[in-house]
Amino acid sequence: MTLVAGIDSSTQSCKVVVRDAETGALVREGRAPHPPGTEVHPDHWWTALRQAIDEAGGLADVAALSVGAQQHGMVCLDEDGAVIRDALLWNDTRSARAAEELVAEFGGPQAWADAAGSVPVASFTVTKLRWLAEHEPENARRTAAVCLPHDWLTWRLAGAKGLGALTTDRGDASGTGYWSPSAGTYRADLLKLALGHTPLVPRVLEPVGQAGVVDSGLFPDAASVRLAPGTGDNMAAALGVGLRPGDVVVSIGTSGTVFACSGTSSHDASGAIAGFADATGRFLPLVCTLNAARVLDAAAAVLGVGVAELSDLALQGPPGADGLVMVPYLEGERTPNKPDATGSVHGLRLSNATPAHFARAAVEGMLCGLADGLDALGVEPSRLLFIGGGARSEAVRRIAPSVFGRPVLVPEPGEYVADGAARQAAWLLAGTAEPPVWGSGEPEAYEADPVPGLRARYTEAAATA
Ligand SMILES: Nc1ncnc2c1ncn2[C@@H]1O[C@H](COP(=O)(O)OP(=O)(O)O)[C@@H](O)[C@H]1O
Ligand SMILES: O=C(CO)[C@@H](O)[C@H](O)COP(=O)(O)O
Repeated sequence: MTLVAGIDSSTQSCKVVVRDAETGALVREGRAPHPPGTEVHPDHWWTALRQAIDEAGGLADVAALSVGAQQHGMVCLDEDGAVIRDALLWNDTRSARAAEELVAEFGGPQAWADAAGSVPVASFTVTKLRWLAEHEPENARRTAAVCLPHDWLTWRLAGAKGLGALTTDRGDASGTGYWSPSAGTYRADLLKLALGHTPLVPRVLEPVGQAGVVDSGLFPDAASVRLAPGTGDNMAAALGVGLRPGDVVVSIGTSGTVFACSGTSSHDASGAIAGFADATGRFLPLVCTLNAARVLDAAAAVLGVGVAELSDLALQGPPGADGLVMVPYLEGERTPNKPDATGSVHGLRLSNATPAHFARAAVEGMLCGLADGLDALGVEPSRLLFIGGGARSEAVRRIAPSVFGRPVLVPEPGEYVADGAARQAAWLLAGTAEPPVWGSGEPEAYEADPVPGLRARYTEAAATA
């Protein structure tokens, strides 16, 4: 049996799966936590990656490996390849003002959507570079290369052999704000506009390109493990879930994302849709919220319960929570672009001031933000698939169809980002035109009646944030 490994270095943790390259059968897995916070030294990702690989039984019998990771994070390297400062993550909103400046300086939202596929908000790497230039000019000056979490981890796995060895892929490059998904080229002018000079950026590999081999000095028992290009976590999830034309995926992880595959690039000047590329040579229009699974974590903490009890409580609460509405902008928000917003609770009365109503309002509020994302995406889904840690919640599964007003499908709980990375590694071995087809179980279907007035009440409450 030929084995491949897939890695998901996401916001909260690192997960590793080892799968049979031919059938996709899961052989073993491991995970390790990441530190909290919106700026993290990349060494923590490396430590967690090594721990998760060890927990997954090592790489000795693995033929190829691929890294999927959280998108957008700014990793600045000096000319010797040393990390200059903690990476600013996708959910760090300090560059919100820098984003506004850049949008204005380059001619407005349509100009950005045309040039880079997306209108940059604080999440995008390009805005973090502008923040660096303004607030830490010495660090900006020393920045000889800039790369993303998956680029850096792949480079480290290959032995960090000089800045010229840095690689990336179309999917992750499309989240920088200085790479054009439609042209397939970097925009050095945008990079310079943000940072003041043009640092080295990773070479963009073809979807079945090879990033190198795992360094045998780091993993002495793992001789010549081939490294696939890797990609951003959402692009990896698309591969992992086997995204088909017409499908829409809702991923409830630290971020909430709503995405579909497309044969054409998107250029949304409203800024709601990020016009990403995918990991197969196509495109991945995506709407992202900053507040997803951790809204459930926070609501559970307020109520002094765990996420399982929160789910039970939410299912005891009446649909619509008798008018109690939670706007869950706990980390500010990205879509809509309200980086300074805070969360709020509306419609509180004596009659709905119960833990069950509060739990229900938290689940419904989080889902309303994602349902707005589906509306913004403008796709009528043939299948609406829910994945990510938050989709493990029974309340989320059962309440989602009543918020989205359509049936919801939930594939068997799993690590779809790591699975997608593993599938990319198997693709590298196969060298075929399309990724290998792996079997998958039937998703579970959930249906529920829409709740009258729920979305409208949420829209009204969210408008005040
Ligand atoms: N059964 C569950 N119910 C609700 N939330 C859950 C459940 N299982 C995991 N989660 C939440 O999912 C989140 C992690 O999801 P994950 O998709 O791994 O995130 P990320 O990839 O962003 O690190 C955590 O906030 C965790 O609390
Ligand atoms: O910023 C985005 C997408 O544009 C996020 O989806 C990040 O890629 C983080 O993902 P998770 O850690 O939530 O999976």
